Amino acid sequence: MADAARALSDEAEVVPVSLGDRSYEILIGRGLLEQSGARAKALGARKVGVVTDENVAAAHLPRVMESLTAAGLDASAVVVPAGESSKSLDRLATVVDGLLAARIERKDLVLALGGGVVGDLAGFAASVLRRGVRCLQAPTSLLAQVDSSVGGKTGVNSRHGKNLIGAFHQPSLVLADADALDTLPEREFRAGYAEVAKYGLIDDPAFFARLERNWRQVFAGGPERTNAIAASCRAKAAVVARDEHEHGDRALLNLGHTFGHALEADVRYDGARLVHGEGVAIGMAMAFRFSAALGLAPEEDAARVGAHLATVGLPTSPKAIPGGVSDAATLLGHMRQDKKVEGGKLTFILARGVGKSFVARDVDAEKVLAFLESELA
Ligand SMILES: NC(=O)c1ccc[n+]([C@@H]2O[C@H](COP(=O)([O-])OP(=O)(O)OC[C@H]3O[C@@H](n4cnc5c(N)ncnc54)[C@H](O)[C@@H]3O)[C@@H](O)[C@H]2O)c1
Ligand SMILES: O=C(O)C(=O)C[C@@H](O)[C@H](O)[C@H](O)COP(=O)(O)O
Ligand SMILES: [Zn+2]
Repeated sequence: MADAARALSDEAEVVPVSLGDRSYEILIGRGLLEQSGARAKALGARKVGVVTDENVAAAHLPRVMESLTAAGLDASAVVVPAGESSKSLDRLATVVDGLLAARIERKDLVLALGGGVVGDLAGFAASVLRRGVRCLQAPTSLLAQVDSSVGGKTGVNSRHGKNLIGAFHQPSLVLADADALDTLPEREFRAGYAEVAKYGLIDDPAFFARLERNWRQVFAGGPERTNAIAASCRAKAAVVARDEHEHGDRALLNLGHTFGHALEADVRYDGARLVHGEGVAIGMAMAFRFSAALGLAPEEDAARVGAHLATVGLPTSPKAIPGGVSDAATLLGHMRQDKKVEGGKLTFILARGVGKSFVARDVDAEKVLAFLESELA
């Protein structure tokens, strides 16, 4: 890191993501968006193309643009509609067109300012723009700060399923500004919390127990929230460092997602009915109930997971989705498009208990169908 950038980091917590010549840092702290100009300049950019959504633009774009111009950078912005429907090929084309119109060059930067939708969309745009431009992720939702801004998965949805079109494109820097969360709606904070709890459920039972004790402080803000964000980033960085392209272990980060993505596809990405984090909460509760039904996990652990998610106000059953969902066979059909499918066989992240998740390949589709039927009855 250059000296000027290092001086700026003094106040921020720094989590390294070790990926050889694609290594980068996640900075977590207050006032980081005001430093985006100096940070982008330290990365050697001359122009910065900001991609954001309408809600985040209203709350945070002015201070980012000011910071970029104050640093002497040529800054432009592409603003997309808020919500999951912006993760589409049509919207990707608009974003790429806007970045090209601004003449963002190969050594410049795309700055993704927003939640996971903007991060995935802008990251993918950066990966294809002039065959690859660097991306600075500035996550503004809890979910994006603890998960989507880290690890390089980028992409958009298809009518065939969630995130089916995309690329791995690691960011050059992640700026997780704690101040940004002050304007995040409560429902979205809660949804992001599901991905925080996920790290405990995967392999860190002490972290999950701490969340059970201290979740109110995480929601309230302050050191316990910063601790939860940093712990989540460290957990994700460790998995990504050992399996960047999901040949093995990284699939653990998909806990709850085989069910959750099927539910999101089933409601056609209608965020009024279900947002990603809520789908993950339902999916994780289902993964534990499925594990218990298969005799892998104790029933008490499945109940404990559901109880904690419900305590913070997250949904834990597909029956909680407003308007209901399709039948078991249709949901199974969505799952057959999951990216973890191998040779037509379903892969799930199952668990032997809290903090004891594992990748289960070749899961019997008949057992999944029977489980889904019981969940919808
Ligand atoms: N790439 C990955 O590794 C990864 C990981 C997890 C999730 N995801 C993806 O992330 C997406 C979900 O991300 P999300 O939950 O952040 O959703 P989102 O990007 O839609 O943001 C949620 C809502 O909050 C608003 N918002 C965001 N930050 C705000 C702020 N600071 N102030 C006011 N409003 C704000 C947004 O405008 C939006 O309406 C999904 O598409 C999911 O597939 C990707
Ligand atoms: O980073 C990962 O790997 C994850 O699985 C994190 C998930 O929370 C995230 O939702 C991711 O986008 C899902 O990946 P996908 O490969 O199933 O689309
Ligand atoms: Zn997720």
